[in-house]
Order: sequence, then structure tokens, then C-alpha cells
Amino acid sequence: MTDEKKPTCIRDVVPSPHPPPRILSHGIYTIAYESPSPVNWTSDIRAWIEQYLVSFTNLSYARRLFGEIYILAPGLLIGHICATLWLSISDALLLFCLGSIFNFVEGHSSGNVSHDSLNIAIYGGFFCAIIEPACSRYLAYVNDIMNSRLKAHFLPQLIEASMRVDVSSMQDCYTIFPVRGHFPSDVPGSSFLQGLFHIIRTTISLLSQVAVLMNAVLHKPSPEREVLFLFCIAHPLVRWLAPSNVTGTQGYIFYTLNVPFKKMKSLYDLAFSSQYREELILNGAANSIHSEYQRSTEQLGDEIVTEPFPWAGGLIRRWYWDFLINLTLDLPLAVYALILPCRLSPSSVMSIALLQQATNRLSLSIGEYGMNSTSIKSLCLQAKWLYDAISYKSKMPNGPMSYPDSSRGSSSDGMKISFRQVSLRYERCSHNALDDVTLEIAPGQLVLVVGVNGSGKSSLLKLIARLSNPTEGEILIDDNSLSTYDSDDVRASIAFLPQLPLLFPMSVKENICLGLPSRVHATDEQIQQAAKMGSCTNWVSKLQNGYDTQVKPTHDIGNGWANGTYGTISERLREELARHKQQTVTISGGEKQRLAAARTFMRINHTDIRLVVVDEATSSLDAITERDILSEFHHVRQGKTMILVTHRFHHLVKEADQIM
Ligand SMILES: Nc1ncnc2c1ncn2[C@@H]1O[C@H](COP(=O)(O)OP(=O)(O)OP(=O)(O)O)[C@@H](O)[C@H]1O
Repeated sequence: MTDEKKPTCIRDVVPSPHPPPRILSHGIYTIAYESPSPVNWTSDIRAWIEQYLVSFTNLSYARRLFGEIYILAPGLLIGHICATLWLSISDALLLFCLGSIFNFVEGHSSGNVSHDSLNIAIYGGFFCAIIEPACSRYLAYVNDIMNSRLKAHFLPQLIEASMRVDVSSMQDCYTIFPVRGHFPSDVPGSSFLQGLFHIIRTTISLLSQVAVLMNAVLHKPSPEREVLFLFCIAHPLVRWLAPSNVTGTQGYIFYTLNVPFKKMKSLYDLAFSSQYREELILNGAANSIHSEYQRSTEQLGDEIVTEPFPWAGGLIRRWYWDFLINLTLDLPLAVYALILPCRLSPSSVMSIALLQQATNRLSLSIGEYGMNSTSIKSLCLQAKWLYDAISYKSKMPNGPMSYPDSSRGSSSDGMKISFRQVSLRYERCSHNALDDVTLEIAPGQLVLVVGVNGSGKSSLLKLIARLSNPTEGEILIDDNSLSTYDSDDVRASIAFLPQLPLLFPMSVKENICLGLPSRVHATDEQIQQAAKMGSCTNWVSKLQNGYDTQVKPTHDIGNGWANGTYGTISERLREELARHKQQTVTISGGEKQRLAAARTFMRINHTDIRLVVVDEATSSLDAITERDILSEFHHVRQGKTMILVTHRFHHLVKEADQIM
């Protein structure tokens, strides 16, 4: 083991093979984006084909996901498709009805009137107006049910996959589970489905509107037809070409190194977050927060702090794009009059009115299309991410051997542990946490591990539970390499009481029973016995709901929106909200350690434990409780190896078989 606490980890700087990004400034923020590479037809076409082929491969994931969703809710999905199709064409139908009404007005002025088409247009318009909200409501209803079914189907699979992720890989959780969001609002598969329907709806909607418009335009005499045609395509074309921001259509990142701003952000968190309040008051810092904030504000001055999003200043696309968009949308009448000054007739005016309506609707549809930039490619990727996440394979695969196995040398006295020149270096660390460790622990031994802070005691114990693999050397359990065993079996044989035990957001009872195999259903007596061994009985009896008290409430309540503003609720509703809030219990450090000890005893009492590890788990306990708990561990030692890490070891020296 290394003897002294070394400096904290540093990240190795790896030179990037890519050209440096382009940099923009926006107030306190620096914006970095990649410039589009110059056009190189051969490589561009090859890249395009490669991309297409990749999308094509990923298409199978999308097909699979869609098939799975169909099986979950066939009737609802078909209903969803029908409602979406109707909503897709309803704008075009309305446009068609409007065109018919204009035709009627035109015909009226030229004496060529058809009342039938007028009736159809009026009834058609009414029908569309009634059906559209009904479809929208039906879709909202279907989405809710679909989301519940998707959650019930995919979340257990994702949770199972997540539990296969080892400790160090879990730090990249967002890379492994890009489909995972906030519970319960984000539903795996839902954004895929919504994206798919969005593409269907906007594409059909745009095509049908353009078709209706073209049909109207093609019936006009030349050159009126050409001018109208120009207007028809000009606005959609400009909107399509216009970049969404000043970096073009490129993605970008932004960051700030502004010191006063960062300080203001921290102070803001301190001022409004409940977790710091007690410490702030105790440290007498509560009164200085606002003056510190004031000072940082003055240092920051008039700097722009608005985050650089495309709709904020500094990132907005060049002014002429907006000018062109408005020109093609709002000024057809003026341009029309300019080009055809002597040709204006009542019929032309009708055409312009129709055109104006149509371009407005088209503009809305294009805006909707652009707002959600889902593409078939990204849908396929989403489906791939979901299935990749579900089929995640651990970086530390389980070995084939079950544990314990008496035919392979597992003694009934407990676990035998051997370290052969083991070193451990954590990822992105500059120094070893353990250096060339060789040790031998016989079955049933009581071993004390002592050492200065940071010398690697906890790391050594975590290696035995295979929370990480050694960088060098080998660990043997019962004379076989640890990696040849099924890690779940080995962990099931270890009761590990960690240094900083965590309480889980469950009841006291569930906290004690966590870790029992699902086949074991603990009775109240068994729970109370474990609690007694962990010295919990006294303080649990003082809790309002005893063993059913929720530790760390989940706070699954909240207030909604009123007139578009969050949180504007009356005093009466505020009281009602408070009434449903779960009571928060304050648990001291020592009580946490007792509860964790009770959990360990529960495992020891009801599962086949062969190694007990207690990693400085009594540091917050008073002397009497520490003695009681350690003597309980002593009572259950039979048939188990036991490793204790402690700084207060003198009274244990007599009983220890080994001191490391
Ligand atoms: N997950 C981790 N990632 C990176 N470095 C770590 C990690 N865990 C521990 N270390 C580093 O490894 C070294 C050994 O830590 P470890 O917790 O094993 O020491 P310890 O002897 O148990 O300390 P203490 O007595 O304070 O509990 C320390 O330098 C620590 O900073």
C-alpha cells in the first residue's frame, strides 16, 4: 500500500487529431464551433454514401422498435396513425375550401356562379374545424396510455442493463444511457414515436398544402401563373435555406471563464438551496452572501450574461435572412402590384388573398418542421441507442465459475483471499492507489487493516468485491483467480459495511432489507432482530412511523402552472400541498451507521456470507455502541473471514489473527 496521501488525480492531456474549432465571443461566453469543411466532391459523396449506409443499417433498429411498440398497443397505434393522417391533411383541406370560396367570389363577379361548390366548401370547412380539436384530444389521450405502456415495457429492461454497469463505467452513465431522462417525464421510445409522427405529419401537411396551392395556381392565366408560382416557392425556399444561427447549421458549444459570474452563480445556489442553509448559518456566513453577490455584480458590470442560444443576441443569423423571409412572406401584394401594375383585376386580388393565406399557413408548417429537427436518421439513432443500452455488456464480464464451490477448494470456514503483487491505478490518475501488494488471508481469520488516510485501505477491500480490476497482479479467492468466478456469486458471499454508508430513498424497513435475495421475505421479527444487532431499536422507536418511516422522501408532488406562470398558487393550495409533503426525518451520522450495520446483519443472518468487511464503519458511533456492534460481529464470526478497517484498533489487537 502507498503510505502517504498523494496529490489528487490529474487528467492526461491527449493531443486532438482534429483542427481547432472556430471561436466567437458573446458577452462573457466563448462559443466554439466547427467550420464546415470545404467542398470536396469525391470525399463528400463517399461520406454521404457511408452515412446513408449507416442510416440504412440503423433502419433495422427503427423497424424493430416500431414493431415492438405496435405489439404493445396495436389498436392505439392504428388510432394514432389515423388521427395523425387527418391532422396532416386538414390544413390542405381548409386551404382547398378557402380556394373554392374565393373561386365562388371570382365567379360571382364574372357572373359564373356555382352554389354547389360553395356549399361543399362551407360544410367542409366546418367539418375540418370540428374534427381537428377532437383528433388533437384523442392524440393526447393515446400518448398518455402509450407512454405508460412504453415505460412498463422498457424501463425494467433499462434498469436491468444499468445494474450491469460497473462503478467506473457508471461515471459515463449519460453516454451509456443517452435515452434515459428524468423520471417519470421521459419515456424510452416515446420521443422516437413522437418524432416519427412529427415527420409523417409535417411532410404530408407540407406536400398536401403545396399540391392544393399548385392546383390553384395552375388554373391562372400566364404571366399571372408564373408570378404566383414564384411566390409559392419563394418563401418556403428562403426559410429552408436560412441558417438557424450565425454558426450556420453547425452544432456549437459555449463556456465561460468569467470569475465574477461563476462566483455569482455559486452564491445564487447557496442562497436558494436548502442543503447549504444549516452550514451557512452555523458558519455565520448567511449575512455575507448578499454583499458578496453585490460585489461580484459590480465586478461583472454591464457584461452580457445571456446564454448564447440562436434566439439570443450574438448568435442570431445574419440580418438579411430575416429580411428575405419577411419579404417573401409579407410583401407579395406589393411586389405583385409592382410587376403587374396594369393587370390587376378582381380575379388577381382573389389570387393574392389566397396566396397570402396559403403562404402564411405554409410558413407555420415550415416553422413547425424546423422547430423539431427530427430526421429519419436521428430516429434510427434513437432506436439504436435504446437497444444498445438494453444490451449493454459489462466491461468486467462475469467468469464461468460459481461461488462457493467446495469441489474447487472453498472451505466451510470462510473465504480465502490472496493478493499477488497487486497494483491499482484509478482511471485518469497520475499515481497508484495500491502498489505491489502481496498478502494472504486464511479462511476464518480476523484481519485488522490500519493505515494513514489515503493509503489505499478502502481500495484494497473494493478490489476483493471486484468493484474494479487490479491494474497489475492477481487476486485469488479460494485459490482461484477472482476473475474466473461469477462476480455476482462472490458479492453475494460478502457482507460489506462501507465507510460512508448511504441511506436509500425508501422506508427504514426497506433500508434494512435491501440486499436480501428476492426469494427471502423477511418477517417483522427478523427485521427487528437485525435492527437490534445494529443498535437501531432505540432511535427507530422514536420515529413517528417507526420502521415504515420514509428515509429521504421522494417528493413526488409539485405545483402546476397558472396563466403560464409557475408557482402562482393561492394560500389555500399552498397548505394543501404542504399537507401531502412527506415528512423529512433528520438522521445523524451515527444513526446512519447503525442503520447500515443493521442492513449488514440482515444479510449475515439470512444469506450465506463467507466474508464480512467493515470499513471504518463505526467512526461516528459512541464508544458503547461501537463496542456493542463489534461484539455482535464477533458473535456471527463462525464460518466467516472478517476484515476490519479501523483507526481505533488497540482493543481488537488481542483477537486479531493478522494486522496489516
Ligand atoms: N474512485 C476513485 N477514483 C480516483 N481515485 C481514487 C478513487 N478512490 C480512491 N482514490 C484515491 O486512491 C487513494 C487511496 O484511497 P482509499 O480511499 O483507498 O484510501 P483509504 O486508506 O481508505 O483512506 P481513508 O483512511 O481516508 O479512508 C487516494 O489517493 C484516493 O484519492
